[in-house]
Amino acid sequence: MAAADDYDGAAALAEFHTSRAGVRGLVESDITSVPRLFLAPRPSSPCTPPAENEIPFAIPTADLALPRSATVQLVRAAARSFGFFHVTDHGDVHTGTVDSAVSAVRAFHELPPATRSAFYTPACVGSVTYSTIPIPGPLLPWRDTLQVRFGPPAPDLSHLPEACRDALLEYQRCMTEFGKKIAGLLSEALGVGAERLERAMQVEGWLMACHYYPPCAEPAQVVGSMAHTDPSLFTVLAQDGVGGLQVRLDDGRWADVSPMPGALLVNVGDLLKYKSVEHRVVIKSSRDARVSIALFFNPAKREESDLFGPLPELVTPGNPQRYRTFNLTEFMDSRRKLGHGLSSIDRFRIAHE
Ligand SMILES: O=C(O)CCC(=O)C(=O)O
Ligand SMILES: [Fe+2]
Repeated sequence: MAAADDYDGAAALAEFHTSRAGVRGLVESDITSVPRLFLAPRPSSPCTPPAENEIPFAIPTADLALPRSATVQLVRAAARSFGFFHVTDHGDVHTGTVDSAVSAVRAFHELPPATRSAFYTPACVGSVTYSTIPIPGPLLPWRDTLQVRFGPPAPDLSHLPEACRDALLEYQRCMTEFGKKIAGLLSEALGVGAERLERAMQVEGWLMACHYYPPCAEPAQVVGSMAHTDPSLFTVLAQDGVGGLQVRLDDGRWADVSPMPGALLVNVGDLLKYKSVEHRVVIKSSRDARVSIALFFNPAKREESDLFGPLPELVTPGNPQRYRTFNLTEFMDSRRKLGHGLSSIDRFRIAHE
């Protein structure tokens, strides 16, 4: 056997976590090549690295300053066709609040290793974790994440690193209002009245994933975020100007979602009756680290007995139920078994002739 086959992935992973410095730590240590733990298998992996078939693409934009009916129409079209849209002129979420949160996340991830390693955990347990979260493969993404669970139960926010605590709490506060606004628009666009979705969701974003994608000298070798859909109602994403997010189009090609200064990006998750679209992040830069903050808005009820299905008023003979009802445990089990792509939700699809 060749020496390469003696490779012990579990030992390499344990050693990586022991450093408690994340991928950023590798870059700081001036590695000369990408460690095997991060090398994406090819060619058919769900984490396929960047290919030639990526195309630039204009994500639809919903301008909140337009008359309400025009915005609702834009949101309806965007949510149905792409499942992703930019939101501009979002009034009470000041661009400064978003920029401060993104800068604070960068500041945390760029703290000296000895300071940030105090927060590092190999697994995401508890309400505040800093980790390089493995993805199926087993593989590590070229990404470190500070993850905050906003409950319930309410987290102990004293665990939030001081470098980003105030900025993230202010961001979360503004995003609660923004999330209600988006829920109102999506709800009205479904034709069920502006309050319907807000009543069914936890209005505060539930999970905040503050990602840091270090630069990589061999970007085509690594995965930033694997191809996936989000297990949320919807997700709000703030990103800096580096770029790397891509969505999968109906024809299978990957399209770049170029950052739009001052805009927030909304994407529909698996639990909403629109189009949940696969997306991924590729590493674009060998020089600049990319920062993004994904805030997941989830359903309010998450017990075994809480079933997800279409709103009853939307099911008609001409618009039959397309997915059977399921509870959150079934759904998360499906994601664990079938991966984080579309097949995990397709499993609940009802066959109609
Ligand atoms: O970093 C990004 O742009 C996307 C992250 C993402 O898709 C996620 O956290 O679900
Ligand atoms: Fe996502």
